[in-house]
Amino acid sequence: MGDAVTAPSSAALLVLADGTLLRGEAFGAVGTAIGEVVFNTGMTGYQEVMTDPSYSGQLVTFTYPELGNTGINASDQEADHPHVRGVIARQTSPVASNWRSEGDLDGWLRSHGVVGIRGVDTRALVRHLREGGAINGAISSDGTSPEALLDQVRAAPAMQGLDLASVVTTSEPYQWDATCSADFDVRPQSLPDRPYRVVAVDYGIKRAILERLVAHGCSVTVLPASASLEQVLSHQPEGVFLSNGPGDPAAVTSGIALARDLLVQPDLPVFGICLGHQILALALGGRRFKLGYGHRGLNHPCGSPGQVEITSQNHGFAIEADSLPADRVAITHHNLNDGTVAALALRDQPVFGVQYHPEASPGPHDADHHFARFVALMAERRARDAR
Ligand SMILES: NC(=O)CC[C@H](N)C(=O)O
Repeated sequence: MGDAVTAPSSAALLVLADGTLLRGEAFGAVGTAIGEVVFNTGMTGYQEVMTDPSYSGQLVTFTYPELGNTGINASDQEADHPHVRGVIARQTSPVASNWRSEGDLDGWLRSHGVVGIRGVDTRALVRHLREGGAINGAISSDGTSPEALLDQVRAAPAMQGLDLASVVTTSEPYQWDATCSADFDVRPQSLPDRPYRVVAVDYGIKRAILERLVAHGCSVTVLPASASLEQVLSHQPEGVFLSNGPGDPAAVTSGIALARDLLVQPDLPVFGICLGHQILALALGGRRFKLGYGHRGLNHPCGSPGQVEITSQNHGFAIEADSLPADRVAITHHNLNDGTVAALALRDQPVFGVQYHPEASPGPHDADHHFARFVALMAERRARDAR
């Protein structure tokens, strides 16, 4: 990804590792971006998706047919800058029109060096990805030949084995005490006199998760992905949160070691979302596998007996149900589209993980109660300690 420049030509190529070549028009920055080609089916939230650190290293195909309509604003950022490596669109809007808009998508991507291609038949591309699985590819608008791009794509590392959490994590600890700034946010808030002290380990944490933790009554100290048990405990947490993040959970060895250590702390509430959920499962002796083309969208039904939540999802790996020790771990939710593990909880400890995104940014709010559940575990512990 190079510096922001205006496209000298509007041509762009999309080359997949299987030799597929699609032609389109350039938008965003001029350059070549190589990564895993995936797709997201959400009808809203392109800015949140593009800034979600879990998309680091990926070229995201949006099935929603037009991007950029509502522009870009400072409030919808999940991180300081886009993390997506490239954007694949059917069409982009020539105008950004929204009362919250502060900039346009094309200029914003250009200023952050993110390469885009538009004019692609995204429905055909998604059918191809659903049949063959997520695959490495290149978006290029700098004149590199298709043959050279194919060589570069085939030489690029596979997502399996990649530790990307250590790339996107914070370098320094920081404190977070803000809720969502939008005045139209009607989700419940419960701000206690004495907020719950939470340490969140940052493997690529989304801002909306921090905001929902605070809205449910937490005061959050965020630590880098390399945090040790001693560093976590030095903040005297009443609960520990393991964040979402990019890459292969099996490669996040420091996180798995930390989760193992946390699991032997007596009575310590631990909550993991997405990568954090996968890290918890691996620490419990579980195994992860790569999904064919992943779950990325806003309408994935997940269920527990008698209750279904429509959930926001973004993951390429999942946990093998049979690999979890059934005497210790209950699978509390399944993804109702394909039956994969969607959430787990320890039978005898205040520890649980959710594969989907209760912060719903973007997406439905059905799963917000998982934050309240984490806080309830901390409240129970406080009450026990006070006795
Ligand atoms: N959103 C996330 O935390 C993603 C987790 C992991 N990188 C996966 O693709 O499965």
